[in-house]
Parts: sequence; structure tokens; C-alpha cells
Amino acid sequence: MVRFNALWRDQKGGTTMTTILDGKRTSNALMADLQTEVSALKKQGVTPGLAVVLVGNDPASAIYVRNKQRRADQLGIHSVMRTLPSTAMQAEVLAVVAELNADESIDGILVQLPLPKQVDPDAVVAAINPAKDVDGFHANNVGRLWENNPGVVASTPFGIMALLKHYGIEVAGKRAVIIGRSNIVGRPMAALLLNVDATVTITHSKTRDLFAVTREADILVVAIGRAKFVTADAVKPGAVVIDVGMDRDAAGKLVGDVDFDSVSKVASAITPVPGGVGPMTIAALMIQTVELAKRHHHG
Ligand SMILES: NC(=O)C1=CN([C@@H]2O[C@H](COP(=O)(O)OP(=O)(O)OC[C@H]3O[C@@H](n4cnc5c(N)ncnc54)[C@H](OP(=O)(O)O)[C@@H]3O)[C@@H](O)[C@H]2O)C=CC1
Ligand SMILES: Nc1nc(=O)c2c([nH]1)NC[C@@H]1CN(c3ccc(C(=O)N[C@@H](CCC(=O)O)C(=O)O)cc3)C=[N+]21
Repeated sequence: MVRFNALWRDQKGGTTMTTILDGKRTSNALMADLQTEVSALKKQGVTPGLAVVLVGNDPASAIYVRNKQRRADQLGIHSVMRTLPSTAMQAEVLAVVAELNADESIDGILVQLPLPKQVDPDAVVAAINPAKDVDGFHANNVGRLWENNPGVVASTPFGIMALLKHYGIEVAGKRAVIIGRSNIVGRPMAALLLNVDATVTITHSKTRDLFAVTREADILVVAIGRAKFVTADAVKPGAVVIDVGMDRDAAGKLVGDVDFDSVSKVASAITPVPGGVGPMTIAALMIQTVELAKRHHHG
């Protein structure tokens, strides 16, 4: 069921309900379907295997690691965690990746980003077997995405696309604006939206008059890493607003990059934090781990 909260005023001055895009509920629904698939695979003697490599102590990574472990356990996905200290050298990280590449019980490998500064993320990502690259970060998989060929894609953008689809939000022909150009969110998000015929603009810290650009958006995806950065004056009335941020406010509470209270009054649909993009990212990771396991065992 669609949940509503505020009323927003449309361009003709009428009032309309705002849809809260509930990532938690949507994720639970997708995981119920995936459970059937995992159970069927297990009957054939195949247990999907996921390995997570965590180096150091990034706070957003800590949340991610905890929640995906819980979901993997629930589904019966074999999940292993390799933790290295923040002082680990690049060679140690590469050695762990090599070991997981060779491990037959592992279908998907995910290296948590960011990595400590002495470790080059490009070198680590390049070392992952592209067939086990469940995050879709390897250049082979990034290339396939931009060529609009099927393959694994970054979990967060994949999860966002699944959420839009679940709520029946049309993308073709729409103006999509993304704030942020990271390899893990902004860039793959742009490619996925482009592949379904949105007109896409990517903005970043050097963008001039940022809010003039974001006000053009029918679909606005925000992945910056600054608490409540996007306020109502950045948003066109009726826009769909997707908040990727995992930030802390002054009181230490988990909040997004979007000021939910003001923006939910102008948006037609908006994701909350928590309970929006985060759970969809986990769902996407589980779906793609199972997909890789199927490819691995059945070709
Ligand atoms: N819910 C989830 O599943 C996930 C949540 N996250 C969260 O999303 C947020 C973003 O993550 P990530 O993409 O990895 O972050 P990065 O730090 O890698 O990228 C941030 C981007 O935001 C841009 N930016 C920074 N400040 C501004 C500004 N003032 N105006 C416009 N653009 C700006 C940067 O621009 P420039 O390139 O010019 O520096 C950069 O492109 C974080 O809070 C992170 O924790 C991340 C991944 C998954
Ligand atoms: N290689 C890599 N891939 C990533 O996708 C990746 C990463 N590294 N590094 C860190 C960021 C961050 N990230 C999150 C995913 C889910 C939640 C999540 O579950 N959020 C819940 C939080 C609920 C709670 O408080 O527990 C929610 O929003 O509802 C958070 C953060 C993925 N990232």
C-alpha cells in the first residue's frame, strides 16, 4: 500500500498527497520473492555465497555491514566477512581479494568503500574477478552498464530503480538530475536512468547555481553526504525526490541529504531516511548475489 503524509500544492494551486516511497516495505516484498528462489537453489545443492571486505571503520559502512549480514542470514545466503584494520596495507587487501576470487563457495565479492587513504580503490576493484563483482564496480561491468548491456550494477542505483518501478513511477522522457558523481552512486545512477530514457544531468561540487539546475528535475537523486543539504527551494513542485544520504545531524541522529520536513511539502514522492534507499540497497545486493550464484553454477 502507498503511504501518504503531507499535502503539496501543484502548479494549478490545487493540493495533492505526497507519497512516501517506503524502501523497507518494498525491500521486504522483494525479499519474500527472493526467498523462494534461494530455497529452490538450495534444493539443487547451490548456496549463494557473499563475501564482504571491510577495511577500517567508515560509519556508513558499519550500518551497511550490520544490515546486510542480518538479511543474508534470514535468506540463508552464505555470508562471510573479512575485516582488516584501518592501517592495513594495499597488499594485504589484494591478498584477501585474491583468496576470495579463488574460493568456490563465494559467488559475490564486495569491498566496502571508502578505503583508508593508503589503499588505492581502483587497484582493489580491478583485482576483483569481474564475474564475482557483485557491486558492479569493475571496469568491465561499468563499461557494460554504459553500453546498456545486461550485467551486475551498483546496488544503490539498482535499488533505487527497483523502488521507482515498485511505485509505478514513469522515467522515460523525464528530466532526472543527480547531485553527486561518485562511482558507487551518482555515475551508475545516471547510466541506469539514461538506459530507461530519462534526460539526465549530473551535478557536483563545481556546479554553478546548483538549485537552479535541480529545480528542473522531475526526478531528483541526492547523493552528497551532507545532512539536510537539499531544501524545498531546490525542488520543483511535484518532483520525485530520492535521498541517498546517510548522515548524522547535530544530535547524532541518522538523517539524509534532503531536509525531509520542508521537501516533503513540495515533492509528489520522497524517500525517508532511514527506511528509504538503505533497505533497497541491501535488497539489490541480495538479488544480485543470487543472480551471480545462478550464473556461476548454471552458466
Ligand atoms: N543508502 C545507501 O545505500 C548509500 C548511502 N550512501 C551515502 O550517500 C552519500 C554520498 O555517498 P557517495 O556517493 O559515496 O559520496 P562521495 O563523497 O563519494 O561523493 C559525494 C558527491 O557529492 C558532491 N558534492 C559534495 N558537496 C557538494 C555540494 N556542496 N554541492 C554539490 N555537490 C556536492 C561531490 O562533488 P565532487 O565530485 O565535485 O567532489 C561528490 O560528487 C553519503 O552520505 C553516503 O554515506 C552511499 C552509498 C550507499
Ligand atoms: N562497496 C560499497 N558498496 C556500497 O553500496 C556501500 C559501500 N561500499 N560503503 C558504504 C555505503 C553506505 N551503504 C549503505 C547501505 C545501506 C544502509 C542501510 O541499511 N540503511 C538503513 C539504516 C537503518 C539503521 O539505522 O540500521 C536505512 O536507511 O534504513 C546504509 C548504508 C552502502 N554503501
